Amino acid sequence: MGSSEWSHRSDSFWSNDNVAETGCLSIIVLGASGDLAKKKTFPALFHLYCQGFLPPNEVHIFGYARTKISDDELRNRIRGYLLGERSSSPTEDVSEFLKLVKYVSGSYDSAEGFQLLDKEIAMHEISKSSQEVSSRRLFYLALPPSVYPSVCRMIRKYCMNESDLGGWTRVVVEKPFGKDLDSAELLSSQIGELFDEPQIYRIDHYLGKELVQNLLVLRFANRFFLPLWNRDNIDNVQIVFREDFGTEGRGGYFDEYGIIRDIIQNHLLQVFCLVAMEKPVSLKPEHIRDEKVKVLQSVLPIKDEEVVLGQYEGYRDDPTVPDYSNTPTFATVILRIHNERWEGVPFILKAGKALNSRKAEIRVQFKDVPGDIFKCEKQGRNEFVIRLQPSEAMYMKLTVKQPGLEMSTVQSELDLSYKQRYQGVTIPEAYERLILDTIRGDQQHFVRRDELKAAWEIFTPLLHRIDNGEMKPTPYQQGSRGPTEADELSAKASYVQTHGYIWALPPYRNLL
Ligand SMILES: NC(=O)C1=CN([C@@H]2O[C@H](COP(=O)(O)OP(=O)(O)OC[C@H]3O[C@@H](n4cnc5c(N)ncnc54)[C@H](OP(=O)(O)O)[C@@H]3O)[C@@H](O)[C@H]2O)C=CC1
Ligand SMILES: O=C1O[C@H](COP(=O)(O)O)[C@@H](O)[C@H](O)[C@H]1O
Repeated sequence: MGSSEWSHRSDSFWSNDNVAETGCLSIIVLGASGDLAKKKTFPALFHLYCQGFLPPNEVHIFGYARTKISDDELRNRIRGYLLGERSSSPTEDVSEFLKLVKYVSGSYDSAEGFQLLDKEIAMHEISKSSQEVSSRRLFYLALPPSVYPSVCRMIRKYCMNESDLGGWTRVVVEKPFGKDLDSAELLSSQIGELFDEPQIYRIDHYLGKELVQNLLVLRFANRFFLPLWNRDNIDNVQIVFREDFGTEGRGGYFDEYGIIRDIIQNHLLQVFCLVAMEKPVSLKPEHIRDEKVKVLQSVLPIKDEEVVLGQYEGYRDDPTVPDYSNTPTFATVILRIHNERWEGVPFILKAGKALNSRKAEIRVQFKDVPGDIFKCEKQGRNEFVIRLQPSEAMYMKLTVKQPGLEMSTVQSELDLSYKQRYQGVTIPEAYERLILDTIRGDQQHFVRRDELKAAWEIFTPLLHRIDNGEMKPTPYQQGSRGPTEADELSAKASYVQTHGYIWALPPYRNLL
């Protein structure tokens, strides 16, 4: 039986009470001249188009930015990024998709540009239907957060969907949403005065990753995890992000934010929520987000001695980075949850740039077996590892009898490697999934305002101490594991590294 025959996708599982909508859909990418737009937003739209989610008789895509370029110049800028690694789409699809893309140039704070944009959108809406139908307008802010308030004001004033026949206006905002608790709250209230919460989609692309989306299913649809997922059995949890390249052309942006704001406060904390939260009442977005808020509010203040900061050597050579920069490019931070399930279990959040590998994973390490009769603790503990990227996988490290005549033990694994198990299945890009959710009106995988506030509450005191120079990063070599103090901190938090065992993709999986 093929895996598709086993799959079960009930309506109640996925539905969010929204009915399929029709009518004109205008997707407006603000900041269309930028890095995110060309690398992520337009390619995601292209893949949605290829899969039939953006029917050409309903959809038009507008790029908007200050740069003065023509429609064709924008198309030429993005063309090369559309196919990416997924070469299965024919090149005719690229040309057909690009015909849907138009460009409007204007500033982010003047009426003129937005009035012109509104006119173009309205013309498209009229051209796509002979009669008045509902209109849907999705504004994607691929822009620095400093311009969000003025852009939102302009959209509110000049570009709202005005059809009496239904439809909607939604805005998608990128991270980093604020720099600390106060600035995030200010930004939230500025945007909150203009749009209702159901219209605002705070995107965190880690929530669109396949194995992050799998966390709820894994935890709450599998009987054997339920009794184990607590302080009685789990010793520590690591949530790790590593990149094997530095800030590369984004030094100016990065130096203002640093690794905690860039990765930990959002991407890793979202993963943390899904690993640690209680079971939601249902899969309704509000039920899930209620549980995420609760677990965030149960996090204890971070202790200085449970933080290690690092900065890679050569980071300050970037001309856009100040010579005296105190910005961490690496951090390990231990979070502790004050509740019945997790009291005493350290959650080790680690992120770094310019390290020795690129990967993101969750590592749940179990306690030692009490009264061990095999004397096998030294070989390593049970671990459940969820590899988010690259090569999505889940594996469970466990002790087995060494095959052969002797009674000895060895570390092995139960392994679910996606490329092997789901051959021929294309895993969608995170942005593709999330943009589709915004069109469908599903906020489950987006960050709610109170969730964001709770997230900033956790990190703001630490961030202020770093900003004030009270805590300094330790230099580390590019291509290393980061500062040695980070491994020492993990060991102090009772993480036991398994020496001499490395999970590998077995050779028969030459598909990889
Ligand atoms: N790039 C990435 O990989 C990721 C980015 N993000 C977030 O997405 C958003 C956009 O990122 P990215 O595309 O890299 O940013 P860019 O620096 O490329 O900026 C996007 C566009 O915004 C305009 N712009 C840039 N700086 C300013 C400014 N100071 N004032 C007004 N307009 C400005 C420029 O367009 P023009 O001058 O033509 O108007 C630029 O092309 C940011 O919030 C970022 O944090 C999130 C995840 C990953
Ligand atoms: O948001 C960001 O994410 C990327 C890493 O994303 P990934 O999907 O490739 O893991 C990171 O490089 C960037 O600094 C950060 O802003």
